[in-house]
Amino acid sequence: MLETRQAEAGTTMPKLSLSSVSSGYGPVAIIEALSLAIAPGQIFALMGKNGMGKTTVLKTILGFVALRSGDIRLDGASISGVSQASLIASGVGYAPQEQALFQDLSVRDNLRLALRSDRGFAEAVERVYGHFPFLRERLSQRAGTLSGGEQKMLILGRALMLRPKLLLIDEISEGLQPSVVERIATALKEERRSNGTTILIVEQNLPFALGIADSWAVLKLGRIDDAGDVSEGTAARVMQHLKI
Ligand SMILES: Nc1ncnc2c1ncn2[C@@H]1O[C@H](COP(=O)(O)OP(=O)(O)OP(=O)(O)O)[C@@H](O)[C@H]1O
Repeated sequence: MLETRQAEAGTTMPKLSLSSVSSGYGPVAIIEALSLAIAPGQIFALMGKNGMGKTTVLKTILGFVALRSGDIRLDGASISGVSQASLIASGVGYAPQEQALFQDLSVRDNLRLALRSDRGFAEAVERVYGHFPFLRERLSQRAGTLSGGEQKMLILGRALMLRPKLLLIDEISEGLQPSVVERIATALKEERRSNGTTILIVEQNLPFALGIADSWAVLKLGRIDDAGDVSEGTAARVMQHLKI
């Protein structure tokens, strides 16, 4: 029915849509009646000051934070209450901001954890080397001994192991030097080009976010404060929202 209506209207079904989503922690409401839609193959930047609820949006999509009301849909089907294992099987990848790696495990073991078994490891990791060739030489190194930038590339590499169709990325550029940010931007654009990946990035780095995104929104106290398609005036407009 939904597909029929959309076909009639000549629109594409969003890859991911949030409708009036509310969530929070214990008695505290963080996200309030948030709605957004991301088209297939689109890169969407969710921005906002610290503590505005950006990470909570990602965690709510993934079911780590319970949905209180509203609906979240992947390819038009509700994913409210769906397990993380099912989401991964449906092609959802996640690059978290914090505690993403097992510091005492090797690079190889951290990458291997993206898969259920060793089967497919060689093929999956080859794709990751395509983006981040240095990992090939570092497989036996402990993840905790990689530099900050290398760890971020490992986090993203792991999220790409299963060739996700929807990738959620939380502040990947935080604290990184421009050359590493550039490598990550190139990897994301290439992944979208070759795999049609839809990407939702949570970011505070405007040049990086707006350099790769098609659309954007600014989150303020759990609500969308402003949004649009990326154009020439976007950076100045978003900057106004991020001023302290
Ligand atoms: N586990 C938790 N329990 C209680 N409150 C939390 C929890 N995690 C986050 N919060 C609160 O929820 C609010 C939104 O946090 P969130 O991490 O989503 O914001 P953010 O926009 O991603 O911020 P940042 O840019 O600093 O990462 C903050 O006030 C934070 O203190």
